[in-house]
Amino acid sequence: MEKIQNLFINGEWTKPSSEEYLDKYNPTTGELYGKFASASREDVDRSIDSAYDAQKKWERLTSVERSKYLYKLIDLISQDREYLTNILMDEVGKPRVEAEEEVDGVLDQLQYYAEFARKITGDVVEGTKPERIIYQYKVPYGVVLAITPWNFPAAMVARKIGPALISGNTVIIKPSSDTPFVAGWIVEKVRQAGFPPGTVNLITGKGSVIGDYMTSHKKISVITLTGETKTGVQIMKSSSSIMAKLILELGGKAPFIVWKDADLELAARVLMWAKYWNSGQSCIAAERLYVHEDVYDKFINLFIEKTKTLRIGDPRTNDMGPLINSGQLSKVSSFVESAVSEGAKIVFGGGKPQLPDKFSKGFFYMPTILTRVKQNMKIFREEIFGPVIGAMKVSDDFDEVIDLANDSDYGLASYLFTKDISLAMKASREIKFGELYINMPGPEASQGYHTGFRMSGQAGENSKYGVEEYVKVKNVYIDYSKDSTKGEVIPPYT
Ligand SMILES: NC(=O)C1=CN([C@@H]2O[C@H](COP(=O)(O)OP(=O)(O)OC[C@H]3O[C@@H](n4cnc5c(N)ncnc54)[C@H](OP(=O)(O)O)[C@@H]3O)[C@@H](O)[C@H]2O)C=CC1
Ligand SMILES: O=C(O)[C@H](O)CO
Repeated sequence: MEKIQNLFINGEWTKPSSEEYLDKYNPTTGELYGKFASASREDVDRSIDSAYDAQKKWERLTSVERSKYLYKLIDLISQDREYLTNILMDEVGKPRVEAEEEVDGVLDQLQYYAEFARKITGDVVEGTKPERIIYQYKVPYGVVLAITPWNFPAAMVARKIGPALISGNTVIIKPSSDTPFVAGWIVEKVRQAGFPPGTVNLITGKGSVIGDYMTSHKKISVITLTGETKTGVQIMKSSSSIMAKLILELGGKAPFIVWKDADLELAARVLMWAKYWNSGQSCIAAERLYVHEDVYDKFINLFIEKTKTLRIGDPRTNDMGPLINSGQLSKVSSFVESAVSEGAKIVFGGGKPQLPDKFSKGFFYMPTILTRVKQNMKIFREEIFGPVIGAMKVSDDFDEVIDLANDSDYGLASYLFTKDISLAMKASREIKFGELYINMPGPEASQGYHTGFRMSGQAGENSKYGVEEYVKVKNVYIDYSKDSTKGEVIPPYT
């Protein structure tokens, strides 16, 4: 039975004014999965007006009252988590284990933010005279536009609505057109949780069509995006007319460094996660492999042997599913072709896997490992976002390795495997990435600040810093003396 999903505006599911719908295909089978509303500018206006009107009342609730809605939402998602797990497997092609992990992540993040009730505090500082004082409050911005990606479509919704709502903002969610149904399911749980109408709205439709209109709308105060760097750049341009606060979590190009003293078994196991988690479609995926010359051959062979054990196919019963769409499949494939044309060598994978006929239209790509990769090759410069990694042998010069790691337009996550504490501390200081994982896998924790250097974005998400991104510090100066200007000459007001 084909799914049909409408817009969610002012507390109700509603048809798009254009009555137009877009198609969503199942990445595992390539078959039509459902149709979802293509919002018009009129629909966008209605959703933003609704959020704007609702925000005034939402802000006036106490944070404890707001948190109760989040706790109710957590309960409703928990009770029906198997359904969300299934949509994640269907819409994204995520293997079951990863889909369940993402549901855990949704619940953990919503819980983490609900617990901020009564904990977003300000300061009181002394005034310019004994009987003057300055109160510094943290107040919500207003209406938040949350633009979410397809790779973690449920977790990214939670990561944005959680801090926005607990701090008194209202939200319009614009999910990826590759995963509209995951977002829609969460919004239905928001409705069932009884959030006041307009607190959370859902607008679906192509970002390339309605994106600029939404991100330049006068009533939007904050725009939070997880997506491609070029989308972030476009949003910076379109939102400049409204000077919206931007929270941009963009592309990554994580270096994965294996030093000569590394625990190679551990490093190889972590690389299996860092490269093939979500078929490599993660902003913190390992994208550049740097291995010390002394252990290079041994580690590459160890990683190839582990990669051979990956079961690829139906996400319900395998370790790795398909890529999200045909565009991503050709993009990933082109990275391998360009690397080979520049002199790299495929030592494993490098094409579509042999699968039963029913998956022949699925967007599958083999886990692929290349050697003889050079720093200036496209495969080391641009975000692949697939189960492909190039490897480069590095010398015993750790400074050079740090320079190679930092030589990237991106600066989100990075990985280092060494037993040498002085090298680890040196990397902690000199690696210019928002995250450095030492002798361990990711992903980022709800209490960790997920942020990046350079073209990986600005501001950040999660942790107490992530909550602070949704509030503005307001300063109130009070003079409580009987005559605040007694005996005081204040030019030119004498
Ligand atoms: N760092 C990360 O976590 C992520 C990085 N990426 C990178 O982006 C590449 C493409 O993935 P994709 O999902 O298409 O990323 P996009 O950046 O295109 O999409 C992310 C979100 O932005 C929306 N969007 C697109 N264009 C605009 C616009 N002009 N104004 C407002 N919103 C817009 C999309 O809507 P719509 O789907 O309707 O276009 C989607 O909701 C990947 O190959 C990967 O390299 C992708 C996802 C996450
Ligand atoms: O956006 C992503 O890919 C997530 O932050 C990875 O955990």
